[in-house]
Amino acid sequence: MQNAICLKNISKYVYENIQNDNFNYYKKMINYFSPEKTKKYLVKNCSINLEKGKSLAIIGLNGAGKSTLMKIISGVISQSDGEIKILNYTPYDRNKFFLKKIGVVFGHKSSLLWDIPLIFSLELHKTIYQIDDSSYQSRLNYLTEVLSLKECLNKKVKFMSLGERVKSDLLMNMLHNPELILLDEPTIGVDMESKIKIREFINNEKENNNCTFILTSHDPADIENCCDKINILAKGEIVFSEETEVLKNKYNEKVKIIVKKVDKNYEYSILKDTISGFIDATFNDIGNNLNIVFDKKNELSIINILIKLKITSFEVKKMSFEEILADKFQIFKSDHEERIEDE
Ligand SMILES: Nc1ncnc2c1ncn2[C@@H]1O[C@H](COP(=O)(O)OP(=O)(O)OP(=O)(O)O)[C@@H](O)[C@H]1O
Repeated sequence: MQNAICLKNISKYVYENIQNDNFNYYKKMINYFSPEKTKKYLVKNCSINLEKGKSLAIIGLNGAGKSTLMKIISGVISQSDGEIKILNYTPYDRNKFFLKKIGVVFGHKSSLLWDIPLIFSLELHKTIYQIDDSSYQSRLNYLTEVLSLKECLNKKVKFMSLGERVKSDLLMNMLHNPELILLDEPTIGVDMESKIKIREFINNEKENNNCTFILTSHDPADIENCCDKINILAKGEIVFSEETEVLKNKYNEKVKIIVKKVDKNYEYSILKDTISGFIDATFNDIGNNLNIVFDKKNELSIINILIKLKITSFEVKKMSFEEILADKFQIFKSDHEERIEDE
């Protein structure tokens, strides 16, 4: 199958002025006129391949570089290093045929005309993208129906709720029937019913229109319900890449035990040391709980350890998708901290 997205070792860096409070007056003066610079990577060595008709989630903590990567893919900014082909085009060339094939929605930034009713923004979009009357009308009918936006067509954008505005942005960017849609936090501020609608819509477009989606989201349900593949970005680097189903299946083999730290006199680090002495498990202290994640096959052994150590206040749980992702983040965070300590 043909790839819609090909990124090979993409990096983006900027040079930032070094601010050093320890500089003396003379050095500060020199630094003011001829500042020392340091190279800062926003995105580093990212390689992504995605087939047409598939959806990819790019997730990561705040500041990980997700939006920067989206901007490179959509051609808003250029990469500093590496090769990129999106639908066989170089995005930063901003070729008009390429631009007609993509739709971009930044959940936190609207491209609608603020002071006038939505329908005028849509008509302007129709003109810019040279959509013929009949395709425009049928697409508009379909999109307003699936996104429940009929009543908003004549509403001024400034009077819309956040959710209505995000859905309207999505509607406008889908009008020209793009082959690739980039969604940067498309469900931000959207109510539960609309979130489900947006997810259904994405799946429908994938299935029936062979649309390719890349989305960033902090909502695990978006990823679980409509992304075929997950890339985790940390400090600009892709630290994990996996098919969603494969990840879920791997974690079906995992169990979580939540130990409630009710005994104030007990040193819970003893428990950690005892378990990690011979079982591969990850530990996460959250408030008064100690979460332990491990392979199902070790469940009995761990319960035996708990009983031997006279710890009785615990519960055994299957992991939700949100917890699976949180666990992955935890692993990469500890790896990263270890790496920094080693350096
Ligand atoms: N033009 C720029 N110059 C300098 N630093 C920048 C520039 N653009 C982004 N950054 C920095 O690069 C890092 C990544 O930013 P980016 O917006 O891509 O993160 P993000 O993963 O989308 O975060 P969030 O989840 O908070 O939206 C941040 O630390 C940001 O401050």
